[in-house]
Amino acid sequence: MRPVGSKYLLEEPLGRGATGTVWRGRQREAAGAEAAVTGSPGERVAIKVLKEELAGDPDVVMRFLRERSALLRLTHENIVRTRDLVVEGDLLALVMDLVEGPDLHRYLREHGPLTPVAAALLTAQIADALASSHDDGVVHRDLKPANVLLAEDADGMRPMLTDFGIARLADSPGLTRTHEFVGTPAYVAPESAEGRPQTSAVDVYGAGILLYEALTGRPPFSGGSALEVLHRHLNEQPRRPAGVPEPLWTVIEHCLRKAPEERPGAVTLARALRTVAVGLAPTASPAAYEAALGVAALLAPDPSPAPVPGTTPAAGAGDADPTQVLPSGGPGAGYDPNAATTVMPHGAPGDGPGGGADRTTVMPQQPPPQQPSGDDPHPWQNQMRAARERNDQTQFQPLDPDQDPLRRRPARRPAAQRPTDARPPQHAQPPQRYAEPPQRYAQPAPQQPAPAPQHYEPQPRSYEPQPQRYEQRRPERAPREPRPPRRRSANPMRIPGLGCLKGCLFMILMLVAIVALVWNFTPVPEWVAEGRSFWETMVDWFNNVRDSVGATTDGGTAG
Ligand SMILES: Nc1ncnc2c1ncn2[C@@H]1O[C@H](COP(=O)(O)OP(=O)(O)OP(=O)(O)O)[C@@H](O)[C@H]1O
Repeated sequence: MRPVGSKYLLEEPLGRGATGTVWRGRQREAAGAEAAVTGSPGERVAIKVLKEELAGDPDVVMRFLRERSALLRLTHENIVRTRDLVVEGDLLALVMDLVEGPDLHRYLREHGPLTPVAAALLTAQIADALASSHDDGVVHRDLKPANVLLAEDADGMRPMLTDFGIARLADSPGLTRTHEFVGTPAYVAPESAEGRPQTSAVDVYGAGILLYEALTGRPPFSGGSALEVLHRHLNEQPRRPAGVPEPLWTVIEHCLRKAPEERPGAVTLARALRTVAVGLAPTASPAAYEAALGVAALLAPDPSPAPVPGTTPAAGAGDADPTQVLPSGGPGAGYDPNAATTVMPHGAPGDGPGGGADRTTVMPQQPPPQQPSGDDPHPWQNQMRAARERNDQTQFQPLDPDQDPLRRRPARRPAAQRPTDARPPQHAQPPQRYAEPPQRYAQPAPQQPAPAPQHYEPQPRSYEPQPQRYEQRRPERAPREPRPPRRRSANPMRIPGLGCLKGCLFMILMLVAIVALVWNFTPVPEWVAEGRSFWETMVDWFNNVRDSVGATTDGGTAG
């Protein structure tokens, strides 16, 4: 176990993404008042340790510290709570609530698409989370199924949005100076792809893609290369797949509008999705069904989307240098639309002078970041010092390198090995959640005056309860015995170079012993006394040997 700050321990890796590695961890001691959750010793947490290149970037560190309060403030039942931010030397880490359960990407891969009602209700909760964060001025910018964790609670599976602020931290001037950008092409909004100003509408676009994927198992735009995917986001209208009910398609179509100002806000989206879910339920009244069909009327464009600071025209029309999403390879380069957030090269048109600096994100209520000038220390240095002082009680225990989790390369663990909750699976029957059996979509809603138009085919769904997944519970890990203190040299004074000196003395002793043996048991002293050269001595010696052998051989033949 490796300490992180003075309060946390890393135990084992849960998975690795483009921006860092998430570890299962444990609270060592209660955190200070600066943490959002003080916690208690032994409490389990998840810790995202940001990649070295992010942690080593002064602008990321500055933003990390500056946005600390915004990130710690985000609390919602559908947002994974950030409990604390840790800065320790070159290590930056976010301490989060540990969510036991798969992420949506893995869930869809393993169990297939959700039913329409389940998909609508799940996306409605994501929209609730977005509405809350947009209200706080925080835009996620990397919404995708891999960032939705499915927590199990008494009501079933609860989607929880994670990785808030990470895209924003990673979108750093420092990183863009080194030609990198963090984003995920399959989920990127057209305005982000084009480097236009961004608002909370990018998250609504992401929610539309997520809903599409929840219903069909794949995102609407894919291709052989990142460039192709981005091109399709910009120029192609998505097609309605078979099996997607008309009201849900109406919602998706509004979310995926190319023009961000035509998209609904997150609050509106959540309301519309719930209307659709009620209307599509098998017990729906005709009025509810009609309301679902008329959902377009609910999807009014968001009049005041939350801006993404640093990408808005207010940041300076000419010098705003917003996020660029550009392909890492040319057309034809291999591209996995479901891959984790991709780090992509930067340097597109618009990457003009000063662009990098302008990319620094500033919360509206906060002063703009100061750029380092001349001999002045970079503004992050003072903040780093303060943060280090906060963590300076950290004590490093001597650790066997093989045991150091930071040295081992973590790998995503297969689902079967992940510890799960002991409770029986609840997700099969959540209250108005994802438990709709597939067949209910095969029939029109009851009490309808006339059979409802069959706008979609019943689709075989694999969203069946699968209790065995949650029964394979790994036994609780017993806390490790404290390691016995390492045995040190008898000499408590550690004299530098002493080990080397010992080696030299040993070698000298060995040489002396060899010389003594040679002197006493070989004719070397005679040769020295006769004053003959080494070469003559060797030739004589070989002649003698040859003569002796020859004499022995001749004697044997004569005999
Ligand atoms: N709070 C958490 N509790 C439990 N598991 C988590 C938590 N946060 C993330 N994970 C798991 O850790 C793994 C890695 O998470 P991470 O966010 O780094 O992945 P990612 O979304 O693919 O990364 P990125 O967005 O940086 O590409 C995921 O499999 C996720 O399920």
